[in-house]
Amino acid sequence: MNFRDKIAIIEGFPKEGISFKDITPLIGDGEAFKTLIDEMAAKLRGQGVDYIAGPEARGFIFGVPLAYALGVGFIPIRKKGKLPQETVTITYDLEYGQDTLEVHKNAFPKGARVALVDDLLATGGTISACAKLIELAGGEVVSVDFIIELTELHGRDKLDGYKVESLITYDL
Ligand SMILES: O=P(O)(O)OC[C@H]1O[C@H](OP(=O)(O)OP(=O)(O)O)[C@H](O)[C@@H]1O
Ligand SMILES: Nc1ncnc2[nH]cnc12
Repeated sequence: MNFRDKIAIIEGFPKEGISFKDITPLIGDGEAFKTLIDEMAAKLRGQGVDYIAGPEARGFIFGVPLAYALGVGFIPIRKKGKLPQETVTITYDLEYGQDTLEVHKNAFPKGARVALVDDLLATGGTISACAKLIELAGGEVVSVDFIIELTELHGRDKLDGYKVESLITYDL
């Protein structure tokens, strides 16, 4: 299936100069969404994945059905102040300013094999912070999967040493 046709490109959103890759047509198409999740699950099956983890909000959209398809747990990585139990926290740089992500300290047993999932790799700031969080909490990041990668932003450079895959690439 050609998933690229299901991504809408909105120029100038949320601000001038950004070419926004909108996944809502993809997830709004039941057949395409199911095929995508089934294909991602097939790639991860047999890799000894214990958990899927992903950052809010769009990482949840793909991470939860993927975890369900694999029959493993889902670990939410959330913005500061949203998780009710003791957390591990990381603050990372954005294009302008900083952001903080958290995961529950007790989300998984030490040594768990965790696959990270998000919709899109841009600068790599979000997902490299997620990888560090999982490791700070005692997990092993076994793969990092995206639907979309914006190659000219070189987010992969921040993921050196990890197994990184994306289904659809754009320059920017
Ligand atoms: O590689 P990066 O430069 O870090 O950018 C990628 C991140 O940006 C988007 O999330 P956003 O922060 O817009 O939050 P949302 O999912 O809640 O819309 C996207 O879903 C990724 O998580
Ligand atoms: N160009 C883009 N489109 C959609 N989500 C994004 N997150 C960061 N950059 C993005």
